[in-house]
Amino acid sequence: MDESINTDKVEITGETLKELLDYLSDEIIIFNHNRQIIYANKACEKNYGLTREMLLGKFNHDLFQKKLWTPSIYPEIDKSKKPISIIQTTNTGAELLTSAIPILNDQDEVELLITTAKELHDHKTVTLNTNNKTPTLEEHGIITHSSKMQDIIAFCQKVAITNSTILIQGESGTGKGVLANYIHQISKRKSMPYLTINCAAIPEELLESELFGYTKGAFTGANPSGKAGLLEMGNNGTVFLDEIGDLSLSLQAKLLQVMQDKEFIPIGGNAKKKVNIRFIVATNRNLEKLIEKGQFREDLYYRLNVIDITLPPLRDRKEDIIPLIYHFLHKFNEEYESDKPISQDALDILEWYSWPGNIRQLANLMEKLVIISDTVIDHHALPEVFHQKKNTPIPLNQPDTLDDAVDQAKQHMIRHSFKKHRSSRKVAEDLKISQTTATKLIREYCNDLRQKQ
Ligand SMILES: Nc1ncnc2c1ncn2[C@@H]1O[C@H](COP(=O)(O)OP(=O)(O)OP(=O)(O)O)[C@@H](O)[C@H]1O
Repeated sequence: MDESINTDKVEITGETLKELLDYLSDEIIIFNHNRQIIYANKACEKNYGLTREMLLGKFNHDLFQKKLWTPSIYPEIDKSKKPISIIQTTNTGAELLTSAIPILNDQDEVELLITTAKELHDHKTVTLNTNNKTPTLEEHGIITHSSKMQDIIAFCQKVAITNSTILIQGESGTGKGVLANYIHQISKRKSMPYLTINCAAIPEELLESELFGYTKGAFTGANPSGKAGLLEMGNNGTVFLDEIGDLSLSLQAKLLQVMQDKEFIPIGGNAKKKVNIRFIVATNRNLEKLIEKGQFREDLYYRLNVIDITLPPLRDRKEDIIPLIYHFLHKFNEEYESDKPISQDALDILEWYSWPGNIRQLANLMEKLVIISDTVIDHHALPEVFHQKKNTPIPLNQPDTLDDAVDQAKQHMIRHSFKKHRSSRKVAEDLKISQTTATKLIREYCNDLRQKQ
């Protein structure tokens, strides 16, 4: 037999295999018998937003405590010692279908645990397209993990079906526009027009003609054949009036009339037009204060305030910060065709920042970071203002429960003491607790600081 024909035997070295595994879109993590990560492929980076170097050597329980994933797969594995699959949610908000295969030693102990995880989101998109299911919140452009926002979403789902006027209040950039759009999209009017206008961005005369339209020859410079206004074009749909607090008193009077009578007269016209419109209005100004100052009509306020929603600022729903960071990281990485992860250092700073510009500020920052960072986005890339904040005491959330308040105070004290002493023994002495408790709390609250030691 000719030896030279026997060429289809391909040697796959360990290095080649590792490279191949990095091409997989599913994540692979291998834990040793100490439950320490000894291998992680590249796909892990997008699920946790950490480089694999940051994952290697870490213990399962530390990462679980840091909420990198939930629930943990080990309790089930310890019980059954058999391959299992569960659904896990990661710190980035990714939903994973994780399968774990235990490799047992002679004593029937788990020697290695090989886990593979597939992002469930892909499946969702597929089923959505084929089964025509209701779009998810994410598909409506709303990312949220906080219970405060989830309560608001549940409330919106209840009121969306009615025709009542909705007033959305909240600081600039908290998502009032996004929420108004969501309410329309889940309402019975969703196939009808959704029109928006920013009352602060347009001069008064122009705003009036934009809203009410005008008839033929109404004023010089106007379209000679007249123009339909938003109220006419939005008939049977929803009109979103943003920055309603900036509406002039005369337009406030006209708007009130449309809301009461459900009819209006275009500028220069004399015939009334009937309209059926659902109004959603928003403002970042305090309308009650404007009423006191005589700048906002009280009667209009009561008319608008049938259903009132207040969006909390981002600093009061901290659970949303990390998922939003990853959402925008993913979005801008795709947009700029890059694959830059973010370091834990940077995440820690961003999580404790007060975000005066709310989600808009966060989105803009993430876009900038994706553009300017060379590889990993780390704390050096953050603008000066983020570093200043880091040295000030942790801005605490307004806690909702006593447990939350205690938890926040504990976290604050432990971090403060650990930064100063850098040892669990000294923290224990400082705070008059046992060293075991100190170690446990340092692990829980100061992992980022420990890594920098
Ligand atoms: N929950 C959310 N998930 C993802 N993106 C969001 C969310 N809320 C807001 N955004 C994004 O943040 C930015 C600001 O949102 P939006 O314009 O709705 O805020 P706003 O409160 O209406 O601001 P303003 O008062 O300045 O008009 C937008 O780019 C929007 O897509």
